Amino acid sequence: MIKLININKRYGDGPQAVHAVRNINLSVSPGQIMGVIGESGAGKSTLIRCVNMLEQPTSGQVLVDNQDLTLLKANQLPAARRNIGMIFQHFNLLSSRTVFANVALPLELAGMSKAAIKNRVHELLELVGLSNRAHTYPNALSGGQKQRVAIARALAPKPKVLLCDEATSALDPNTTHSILNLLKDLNRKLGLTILLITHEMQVVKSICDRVAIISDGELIEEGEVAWFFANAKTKLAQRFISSTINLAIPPEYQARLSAEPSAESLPIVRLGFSGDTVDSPLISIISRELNVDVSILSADMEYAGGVKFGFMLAELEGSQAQTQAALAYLQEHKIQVEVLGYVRRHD
Ligand SMILES: Nc1ncnc2c1ncn2[C@@H]1O[C@H](COP(=O)(O)OP(=O)(O)OP(=O)(O)O)[C@@H](O)[C@H]1O
Repeated sequence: MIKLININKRYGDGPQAVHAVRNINLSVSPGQIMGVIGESGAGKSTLIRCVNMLEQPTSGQVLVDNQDLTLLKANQLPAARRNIGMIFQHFNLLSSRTVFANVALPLELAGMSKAAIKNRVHELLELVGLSNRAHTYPNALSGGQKQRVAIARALAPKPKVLLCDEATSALDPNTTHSILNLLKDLNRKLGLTILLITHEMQVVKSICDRVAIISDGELIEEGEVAWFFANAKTKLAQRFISSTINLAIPPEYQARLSAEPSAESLPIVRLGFSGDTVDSPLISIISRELNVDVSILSADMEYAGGVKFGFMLAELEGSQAQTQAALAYLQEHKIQVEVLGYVRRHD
């Protein structure tokens, strides 16, 4: 449904030029939800704005529903854009228009009759759960309600594609959850293809089928979300993944933690399990065969794509030689091992 071929975008010329998007190739199949994640300045907004030609790529092709938008003349673009809805972080509603009139705007611009607009707008407001707010002005709505209006407006011309530019970044976690549920619902009900950009892996984890990571304008990793969580290779991807995993050292341990070992101390370790981790009972094995007791302080493990991944914080008890042997054994079996510090042995 969306195919980006060798997209480059440069802002400016000469030594001051910014090469914001570099040779990106990306495909989104019909009915799929694709998330593009990256840090601030990575080029996410530039990339998504190339999809509806709000930014003209410096080179490359943008195919949406088999139409190459880069070949269109300026006067042909508005019609092509009707197939591509877009929502934004700050909603971009017109404050002087009611909810009804905001949603009606694209239909008025398309020359639809008043009676048809009325029917369509009511249908859309029902779809986003705002039937009772038709005559309200945007400044009397919550952030989540404003985004619902923006979604209804974006869907008014019945687009096949919805672009979401950090659509939940200005919302609190509960509202984010309800907007993401709505997007998933619309994806299922309408077969809507969604391309979203975000800096939050939690968003990707909640609703996306596929994810791509961009860094410094380049697409560095891409895959099905379930596969990706278990197999991502780049450090950046792994950092995004760990950001969705809630693992903190309990405060009473944190207070006793020292950086250097002593004869009387035990290591506190963070163990990372990924798709590469050998699937055998490694913790039991180090306990039984290497005589190291493992106290689990906290753990966040998940299954995706048939593979377990996640992290565990644990205290290892044994002699220094035994704990070293245990950590080496875990590393050999592809567990990422990080010693966070040492606490005094229990009395
Ligand atoms: N209109 C512009 N003119 C010049 N440079 C720009 C313009 N828009 C973006 N850039 C530059 O392009 C690079 C990518 O910016 P972009 O906004 O696409 O990144 P982003 O990943 O969306 O970041 P954020 O999450 O902070 O919005 C940045 O270095 C930015 O400064």
